[in-house]
Amino acid sequence: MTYGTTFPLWRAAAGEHWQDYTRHAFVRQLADGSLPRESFLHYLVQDYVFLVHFSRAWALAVTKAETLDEMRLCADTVQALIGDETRLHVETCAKEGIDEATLFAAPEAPANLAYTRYVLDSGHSGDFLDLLAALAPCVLGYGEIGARLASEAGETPYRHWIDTYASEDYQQVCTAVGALIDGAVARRLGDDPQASPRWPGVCHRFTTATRLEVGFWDMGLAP
Ligand SMILES: Cc1ncc(C[n+]2csc(CCO)c2C)c(N)n1
Repeated sequence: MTYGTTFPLWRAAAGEHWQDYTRHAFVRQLADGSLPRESFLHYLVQDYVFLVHFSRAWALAVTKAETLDEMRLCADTVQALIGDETRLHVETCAKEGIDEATLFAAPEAPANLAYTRYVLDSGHSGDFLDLLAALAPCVLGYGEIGARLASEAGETPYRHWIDTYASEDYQQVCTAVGALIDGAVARRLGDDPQASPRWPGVCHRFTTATRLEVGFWDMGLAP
């Protein structure tokens, strides 16, 4: 999966952290079905809270955008996040007797706090591109993981999770976000973005968010 031209460059800049994230033990156990239910539910409750703050970050991106097309895609993402995206979480947790009010009020794990507030700070202290660099590992990493697991995974109770991110719909979201990033880079860093003095900074944000994804999986494995 390349999702445009910028993402492969950022992914390469993240080095081994990208493998640590996308080939984490949590991901392997989702694929082979050995992930303890308790870990999955712990992850899912935290991920619900994560998505609430991610919606806030995409809403911040609407205010940081410089074109109507940028605004539209970010506004659509906010809508998708607070509309459909949390359904997997709400429905799975409801079957386990956890209602949505409990999800919303769940105390945040430190790894969750660190990640979401880092992303929000990237938008507050930086510009639209800084914010996108911090948002990208989450959106595109799950696209890459979903697409890979769809073909690799064996018999697993987590098939629904895999199918969600492997789906045509979600892969299209990743393609659209990849194009948004490419357009934002061209607009702000010019024709030779890797020569821009800002390039190392945006790569650093992408890498930091990738490391925080690793921390999020670690948190899931230690309920
Ligand atoms: C820890 C964590 N990282 C990434 C995702 C995936 N994700 C987050 S927001 C979004 C929609 C578009 O922004 C998607 C697919 C997740 N759920 N939890």
